[in-house]
Amino acid sequence: MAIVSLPKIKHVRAFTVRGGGADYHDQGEGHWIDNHIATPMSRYPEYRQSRQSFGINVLGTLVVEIEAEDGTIGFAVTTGGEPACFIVEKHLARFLEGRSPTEYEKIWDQMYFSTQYYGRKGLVINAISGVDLALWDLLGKLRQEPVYHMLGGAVRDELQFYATGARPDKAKEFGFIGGKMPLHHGPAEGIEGLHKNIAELADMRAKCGDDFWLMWDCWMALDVDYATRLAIAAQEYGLKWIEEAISPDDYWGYAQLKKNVPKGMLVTTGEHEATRWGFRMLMEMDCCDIIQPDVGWCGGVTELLKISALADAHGKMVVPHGSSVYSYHFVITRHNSPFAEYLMMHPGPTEVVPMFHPQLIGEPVPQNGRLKASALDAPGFGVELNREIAMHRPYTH
Ligand SMILES: C[C@H](O)[C@H](O)[C@@H](O)[C@@H](O)C(=O)O
Ligand SMILES: [Mg+2]
Repeated sequence: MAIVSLPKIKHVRAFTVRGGGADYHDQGEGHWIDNHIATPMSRYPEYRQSRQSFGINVLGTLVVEIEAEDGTIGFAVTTGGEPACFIVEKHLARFLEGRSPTEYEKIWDQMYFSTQYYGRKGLVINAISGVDLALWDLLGKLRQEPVYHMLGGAVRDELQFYATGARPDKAKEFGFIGGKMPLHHGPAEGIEGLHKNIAELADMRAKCGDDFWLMWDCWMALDVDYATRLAIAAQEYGLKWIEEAISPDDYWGYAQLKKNVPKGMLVTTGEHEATRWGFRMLMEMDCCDIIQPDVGWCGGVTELLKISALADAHGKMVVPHGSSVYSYHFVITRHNSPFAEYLMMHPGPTEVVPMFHPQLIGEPVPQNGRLKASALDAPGFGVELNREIAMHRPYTH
């Protein structure tokens, strides 16, 4: 029987798109995700009410399209916008065009080490992730297989999700296994702000009952002392984990915070970390209990396979940040990823809407906080790009 040889890659194209989707902070007025959420910029009163005021949505979405010689197109979306388009078109495309899409290891290696002198984390790794995810989508479409089949198949029948948003009480109603709230007040608001945080937690604990998971997402806003005092005060309300409390660069601070928090409370981080080397640092310095790579920001699926195996060896759970279908196809195949995050993108949030709405046609939405593995049974990541949305290709090559 002849070996199947897939058509080679013909074109790589990069586009920008605005309005929600992969750059999910790019929302309209009055959305919970932009309402007085504590950040490292909260020390400046003018930037305290809105994260958009300091530019959290300045990049917008990067769409990567990879077209094979037979016309099949794989695509992916992530955060990156116009500068990421430049990196894809002017730098990364040369490592794909004319190659087989099966060479994703060599392609990843060349994308990473050719940009190492100006990349390694952040925007460049977002761009590499976008290309890698589009490559896996193309492979699945050419092989007529869902990505999760190519990653080893489902290790459980369904995915279960916790929900991120300002209304854990609604998340409980919708059947999610927990609710992660944005932290609203940081150190700049002093002890009054800390008491307001605790009052919000106490209110949600009263509404959600004793057993529902409640977590805080602190979006890099705190210092070790404030995070420690907050965690201790939150213990009586059963806070399950304190997430991304301090700067992603402060590995030493995370190691200290993990020692300081009350026994039984988990420390989590990783959504702004990248590559196997960054996560090796988090694990070897014992910074956290759960790592939370974003599949569109950490290096893509090819890199997440390495990160996840390293975490497994360290006995750490891997619960990817958001990432929509890119997370679902990964999590369903990993024993050390027992649940996934669902970012609630309705403005309330008082409804469950697709996470990357409106960019992905066919994007699966959890029912009762769960998704059957069979919901992922379509080629590639199982979604199509919503081409009704205005796309702009700022650069060519
Ligand atoms: C809710 C948080 O402030 C972020 O907006 C969120 O996207 C991220 O930190 C998360 O873990 O979902
Ligand atoms: Mg987070």
